[in-house]
Amino acid sequence: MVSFIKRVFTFGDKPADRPAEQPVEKPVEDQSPVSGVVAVEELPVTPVDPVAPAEIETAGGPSDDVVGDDEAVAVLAGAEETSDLGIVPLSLLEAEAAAETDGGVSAETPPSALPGISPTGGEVTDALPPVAFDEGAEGQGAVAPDTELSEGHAAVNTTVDVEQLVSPQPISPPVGEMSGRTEVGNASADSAPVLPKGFSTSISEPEVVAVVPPLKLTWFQRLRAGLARTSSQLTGQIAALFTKRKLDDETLEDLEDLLIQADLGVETAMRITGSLSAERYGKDVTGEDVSRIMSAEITKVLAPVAKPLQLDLNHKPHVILVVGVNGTGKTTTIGKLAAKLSGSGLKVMLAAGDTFRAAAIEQLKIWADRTNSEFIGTKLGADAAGLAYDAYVKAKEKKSDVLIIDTAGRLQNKAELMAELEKIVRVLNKLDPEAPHTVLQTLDATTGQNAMNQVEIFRNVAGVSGLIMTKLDGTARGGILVAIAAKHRLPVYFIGVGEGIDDLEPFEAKDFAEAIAGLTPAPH
Ligand SMILES: Nc1nc2c(ncn2[C@@H]2O[C@H](COP(=O)(O)OP(=O)(O)OP(=O)(O)O)[C@@H](O)[C@H]2O)c(=O)[nH]1
Repeated sequence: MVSFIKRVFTFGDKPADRPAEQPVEKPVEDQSPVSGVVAVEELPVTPVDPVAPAEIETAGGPSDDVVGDDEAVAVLAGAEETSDLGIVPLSLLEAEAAAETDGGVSAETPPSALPGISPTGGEVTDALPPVAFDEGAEGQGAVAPDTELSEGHAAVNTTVDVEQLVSPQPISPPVGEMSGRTEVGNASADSAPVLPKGFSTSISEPEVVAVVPPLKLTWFQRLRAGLARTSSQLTGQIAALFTKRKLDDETLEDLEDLLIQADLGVETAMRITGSLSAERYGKDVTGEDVSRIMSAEITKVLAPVAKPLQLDLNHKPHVILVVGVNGTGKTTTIGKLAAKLSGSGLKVMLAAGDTFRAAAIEQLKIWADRTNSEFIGTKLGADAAGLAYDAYVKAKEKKSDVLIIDTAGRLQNKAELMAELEKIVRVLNKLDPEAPHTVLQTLDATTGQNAMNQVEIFRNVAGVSGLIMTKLDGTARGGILVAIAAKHRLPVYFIGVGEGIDDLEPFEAKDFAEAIAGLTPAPH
């Protein structure tokens, strides 16, 4: 197990080192809810009730039918439509994917096939004690999922009944899709009536639409697609700047401005112009020259912060506190992390410490179900530190390996937020002097410079020990990660490039730098 954890959270291997994934379309029933998910909308959801109050489902570890993850082609769904904005056309990526597949290049090894993992089966354990959702909520006016508490936890008496909050409708894929064909129209040729002369009918032959199985893209292809807006904007402007111009002071200044506008930060911009000047001052320069130097300099800035998330499994549980501003992707990221951890055989518990919003509690419960993690929640408006305490005790009792605690994010209520987070940390500290062992902050790449300020604030409040940047897909502001790395020098563990369960990858400095610079990576 430890060797796998090293693999997952040390991530020494590069995606290209992984064994080939066969482009075989799997039958729908083989897709496990944990690893088979490409994107929520695409999932042929098994109609399970995701909400079973007062009951914890034990992390069962990887089930036998856990298969290699289908890479999220959905990330690229809009690529061709927006190719005029410079996004890498899907067709190009498909061609690359096909070429790699032909060449036998890699995809991920199914967790269950990895050395050191022993699936623990799917036992169901005892019911949750009252700290879980209040069973007496019926008829008390359960809160709508989007209900938010006003400042000061005014709605303390309100009880959340998750069952009432969530009533997911099982989504069955059209039969035609399951069999690889979609039939459009109801009438078949056989059932069309034979009309007398002089009449016509609008009933048409069923139109048969072939469903092309999604191509699998490598991680780098997905990363490049995600960062396409950032890189194409930047490289387009750079190419325009260096058309038939020798490198002089004025061009260097213009380039520096460009790089700063791309959120890369002054320090990195100066590194790039300095290096370019040393190499090519007075000579002709092409956009490719700049991209190459830019990639090398960005890699130098990012390499020291591209670190694996270290789990100290001497602590049971290893406590990960997740902080960040509202909507930066805390809950989604927790779900993605839980999928990786529980998929590798670790016992994971998720605690809904964002007690401000009913929807946040509900969302985390769904992620817990999807990832075979245990879940602990409390009433809307309850004390988040109290929940953290109960969660730790419960995780200890259940022998969970990892406890991940979600928190509320309210920048505008800074004082209240500070007090709440500090209290959570204090309470955990009493239970284990080293807890929380990891304080993760999620940052939304689309917010650009704002993300920089958020690190400043949360670092002081909660002692952030590492970062995860989300929403790098489709933003033109991916450069902010470089500026944050240069300024804060905090480890960046993972990056998020989509809403799907698999859209979280370990942060690799060189890959990221090459993607931003619009370079095609050398074969690994
Ligand atoms: N495109 C994209 N969307 C993401 C990513 N990560 C999260 N999201 C989406 O961002 C939105 C907010 O994510 P949440 O996980 O609810 O964020 P949160 O920080 O928990 O928000 P609060 O519960 O309001 O504090 C959701 O719609 C997510 O699906 C990502 O990497 N890419």
